[in-house]
Amino acid sequence: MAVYTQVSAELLADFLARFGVGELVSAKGIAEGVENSNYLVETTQDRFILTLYEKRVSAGDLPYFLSLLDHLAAKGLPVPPAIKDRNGNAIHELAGRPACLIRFLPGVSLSHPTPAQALAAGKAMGAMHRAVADFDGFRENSMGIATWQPLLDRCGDSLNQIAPGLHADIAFALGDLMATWPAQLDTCAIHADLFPDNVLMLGDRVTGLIDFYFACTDLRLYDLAVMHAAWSFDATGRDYDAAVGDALIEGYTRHYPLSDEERAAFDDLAAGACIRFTLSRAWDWLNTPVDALVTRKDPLAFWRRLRVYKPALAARLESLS
Ligand SMILES: Nc1ncnc2c1ncn2[C@@H]1O[C@H](COP(=O)(O)OP(=O)(O)O)[C@@H](O)[C@H]1O
Ligand SMILES: N[C@@H](CCOP(=O)(O)O)C(=O)O
Repeated sequence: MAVYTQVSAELLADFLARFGVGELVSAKGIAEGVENSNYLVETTQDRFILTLYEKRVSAGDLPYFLSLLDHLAAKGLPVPPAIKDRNGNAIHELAGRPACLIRFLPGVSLSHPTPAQALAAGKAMGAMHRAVADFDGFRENSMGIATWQPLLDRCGDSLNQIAPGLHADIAFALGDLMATWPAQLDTCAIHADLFPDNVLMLGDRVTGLIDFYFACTDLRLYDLAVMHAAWSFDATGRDYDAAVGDALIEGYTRHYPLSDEERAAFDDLAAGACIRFTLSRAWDWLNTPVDALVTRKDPLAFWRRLRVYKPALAARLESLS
């Protein structure tokens, strides 16, 4: 469930009046998602997504996210720009939260992508990276490699409640990775969280890339590595689907062929993605009450993926034995 902030019909009708998008017909809270409150809003003219930004998205970052979306939409990418009101403003306040009215995109997010769908999604990421070549916005990755050790320290020994030895094992894997992290590879604006639930599809066609709220400037290939780690495994992280993983890379290379150096670095980048999502999920796991409305995501599902990207290292870890 992801409706943290309730918006009354009266408040919403007043809000919509700022935009000239027709009269309110209906508004339904959207259960999917974890970060923000989202409503599907229907007016006499169209459908929209109303997003109220909760504590994890800082209002100061919204201009970056929205200018990136505008840039990509102007280049024909299937992303949802925010609608501007009659005064040209896209960022508003509603029910005490920063809020945007966002273009509705058709499609559904997949639970079990096929190789054909992965090929299309990989192509979409390649097209997105081509399209940001002349985007000059900058945002530091708030979940980048420099933040992993501090987050590990904040999680502390409580990690061992999730799996015996997990704290020491992550520290060891991170130390190993820091020594070989390919920081010299090129950077650009990346999505940084392009999981299957953030790609809308109809059949084998990508109809939407959504949820840009981790977007930032970081290694271009790290974006593909995050996607590869997110898409190519079952929900437990035990079963690797090489056909899906290969199709993602194949699709991406239609826009951006990978150099030998990039191919050699790919497993390190994907191992980084495993550590990043293990840590963020572990933090949430340890700090979200069991009876909270949000479903906690299993940190070990990402940790287990390390077995595919770093088999020799994984074999030495107590928490993966
Ligand atoms: N522009 C959009 N068009 C259509 N559906 C959307 C759009 N944006 C979000 N959604 C729907 O809302 C859900 C949650 O959105 P998301 O941005 O992933 O939330 P959160 O940031 O809370 O994780 C998505 O899974 C999708 O079903
Ligand atoms: N994709 C991350 C969590 C971020 O949630 P999102 O709904 O904003 O994509 C994970 O699965 O750990």
